[in-house]
Amino acid sequence: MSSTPRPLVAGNWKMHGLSASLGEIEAVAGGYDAALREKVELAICPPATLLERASRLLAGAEIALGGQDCHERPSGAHTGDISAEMLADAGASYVIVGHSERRADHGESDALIRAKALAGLRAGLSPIVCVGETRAERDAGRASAIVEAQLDGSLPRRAAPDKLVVAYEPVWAIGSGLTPTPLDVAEMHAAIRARLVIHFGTGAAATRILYGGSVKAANAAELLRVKNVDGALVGGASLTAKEFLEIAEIYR
Ligand SMILES: O=C(CO)COP(=O)(O)O
Repeated sequence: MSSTPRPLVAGNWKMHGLSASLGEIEAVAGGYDAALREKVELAICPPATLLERASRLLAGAEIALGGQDCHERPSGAHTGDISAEMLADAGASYVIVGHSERRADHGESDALIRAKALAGLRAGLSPIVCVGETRAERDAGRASAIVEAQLDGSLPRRAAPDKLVVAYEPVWAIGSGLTPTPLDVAEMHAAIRARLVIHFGTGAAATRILYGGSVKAANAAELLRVKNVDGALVGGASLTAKEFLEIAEIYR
């Protein structure tokens, strides 16, 4: 029997954050007391330039760090890229792969995302594999088919399900202030769980499925209390400690 893991609230800072932002990370640590730690895991994915300093700041705070992308190879002639091993070396334990901004801006394919997820696992990181449909795909009634195809193409075929995290992020909800209804979220997360069961069997209960897209303190309870929602991947609202902690507080 697999035990249900703590929910995970992860902050994706995207291309935001300079040295001064490390104060926000310290403030998150300050509000993350033992009682809250028992109920919810927190992770922050700052720009790679801040990882090492964040990791020193957080020593002992039990807040995880993550990278926002990685190259699929451990090292080599790949100017400008960062390997999963380098992220781990800088203090990360998670890596986001397949974010829709990378799928769109960098033309990342499902196959490449699978290779990156495998790279994360190779380096001892937990990959957070992102999937989600566009507005047009949802309007055409294809949301679950699109997400299932993304899962089939980008999930590693063999992985310990508890090392994997999936983030359902409808593209049209990202940074827009728009969110799906709790019913839509329930439907998509159930479809994702069913797909995970096909891939990993009953162990798939140990894979956390995060919801992402315009999560903020004001809507967190409504979106995150839905069945099969095991936490959140938070963009804009993760940039300030107060708002990020308020989201986590729903689990207290
Ligand atoms: O893309 C996201 C997290 O990865 C969501 O971003 P927002 O929370 O800013 O909508």
